Amino acid sequence: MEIIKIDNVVKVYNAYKDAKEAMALDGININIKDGDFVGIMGPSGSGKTTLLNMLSGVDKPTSGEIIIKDQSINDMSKDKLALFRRKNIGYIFQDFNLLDSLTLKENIAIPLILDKLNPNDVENRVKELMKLFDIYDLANKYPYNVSGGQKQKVAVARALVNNPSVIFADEPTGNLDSKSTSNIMNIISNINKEIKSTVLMVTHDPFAASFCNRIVFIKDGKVKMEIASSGNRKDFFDRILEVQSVIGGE
Ligand SMILES: Nc1ncnc2c1ncn2[C@@H]1O[C@H](COP(=O)(O)OP(=O)(O)OP(=O)(O)O)[C@@H](O)[C@H]1O
Repeated sequence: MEIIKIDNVVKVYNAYKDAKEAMALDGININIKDGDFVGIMGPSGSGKTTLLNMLSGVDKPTSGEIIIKDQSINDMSKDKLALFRRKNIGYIFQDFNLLDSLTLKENIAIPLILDKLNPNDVENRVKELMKLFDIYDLANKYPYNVSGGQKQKVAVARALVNNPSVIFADEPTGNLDSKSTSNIMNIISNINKEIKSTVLMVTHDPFAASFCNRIVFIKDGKVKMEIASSGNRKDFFDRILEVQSVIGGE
């Protein structure tokens, strides 16, 4: 079953001051099956951020439609969209997006507190995730007390705390060293396999991308190519590099 349908999405940014009109997305069609792990790659300026902004409802397409779990998110009111996002989608960002004034435990709990869950249930769910990611010892520390890799584990735990069926990750390893990158990608891959969350990840990094099942390459706002993994990560990594050398990557 398809959980995300990106149907002929066009996004034109209007001319503003010195900037000319820009066709950021030029008729994008991508279907994503429930449980898939899809990477979006493409050169700088190809439209990746614009696409993620459309998918998360931050911005609206000029034309076309985005359907997530059989609901068109373009027509939703602001309040309905906020609730839909909270119930169904987890977000992981390059710069972690943690609140510095809250402890790590509190950062993970935010979505549950917004949902007015009772404090015991909040405590148990947060503890379960912190143990799973081996960060329970850090529960009462603040983001500025821990490493980038640990911050990203907190951000992944926060993205998962509501059991979302879809996870959007925007360059989740962009600020991490290679060891933390491996660590976080293994975690995201396990979430995809074991909890069966559907993951859509924008990345420049061929190593991070090699954990995906499928990569969609975009360029100039259009889908240029798609490749699927045979299951062997090293082979997939080599194919990603090949495609990047043809269509241009970073
Ligand atoms: N707010 C905006 N106003 C006008 N043009 C924009 C705006 N945001 C993006 N663009 C233009 O739309 C195109 C796609 O940009 P986008 O940021 O989606 O690319 P990207 O693939 O995410 O790039 P990068 O990898 O560098 O982050 C580019 O030509 C960009 O200049």
